[in-house]
Amino acid sequence: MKILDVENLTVKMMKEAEQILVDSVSFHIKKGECLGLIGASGSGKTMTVKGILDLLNPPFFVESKITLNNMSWESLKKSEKRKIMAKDIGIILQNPMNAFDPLMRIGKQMHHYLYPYTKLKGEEFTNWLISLLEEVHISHGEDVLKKYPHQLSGGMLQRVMIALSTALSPALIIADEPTTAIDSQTQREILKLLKSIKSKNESGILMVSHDIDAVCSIADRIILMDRGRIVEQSDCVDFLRDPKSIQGKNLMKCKSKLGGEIHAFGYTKCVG
Ligand SMILES: Nc1ncnc2c1ncn2[C@@H]1O[C@H](COP(=O)(O)OP(=O)(O)OP(=O)(O)O)[C@@H](O)[C@H]1O
Repeated sequence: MKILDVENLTVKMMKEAEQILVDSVSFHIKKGECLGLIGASGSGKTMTVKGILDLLNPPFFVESKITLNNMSWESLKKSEKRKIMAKDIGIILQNPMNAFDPLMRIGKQMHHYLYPYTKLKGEEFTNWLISLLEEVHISHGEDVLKKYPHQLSGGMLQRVMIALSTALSPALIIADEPTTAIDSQTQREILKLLKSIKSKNESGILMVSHDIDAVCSIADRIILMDRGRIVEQSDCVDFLRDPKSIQGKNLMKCKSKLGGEIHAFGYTKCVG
């Protein structure tokens, strides 16, 4: 069953002249499947995600036919989309430090996002929050709930964000560069965590990244974007073994030149 079906997504910028930033992009994600969206800086990954989520305002204009969990997305009003997004789409962002309110304790922020969607009250609700933190391998959850964001490391905050965005078992999880802003040891732990969520959950995952190794450690398929277009859609294993597009071949060449690892800077410097 398809969780997300995107047909001909086009994002235009109308200023003095019309500029096409994303050009007729089509893809789908099935239940329990992870799709990796990769490409050099400026290739249109973020615009694709923002276009899907209806987060763009003039001078940007979006045309598309999107079906989310069997619902026709374009027929909904922005306010209806916001409600669905809060419950059915979990979003994990690149820089967890910017995603939290610095002046509010973690527990209060979790309460703010999750309380409207559960019948749990008082101690039961707090125990649920602690169990969510345990699932992302935060064992001293009670203390973490009392802390402010700056009192936690980037990796811990990323785990809290993963706990928040997966708490309501969303149909779709969008992870936008989820391991970019953290050290390599924590990166591995976060990827392991996402992998376990993928196998446990029925959610579809869209993982956006420059890092082909990180993507292919969880994704089943990848799409490679270049200048607003999809230039290759492939099974991860096939892509790593034998990319078909020029951009895919360059990316893999770049990977071997950079000693097997491609991250944001290296990829963009080499390919972009
Ligand atoms: N606010 C903006 N105003 C004008 N053009 C923009 C804006 N944001 C993005 N663009 C342009 O849209 C195109 C796609 O950008 P996008 O941010 O989607 O790339 P990306 O692949 O996500 O890059 P990165 O990996 O660096 O985040 C680029 O040509 C970019 O310059």
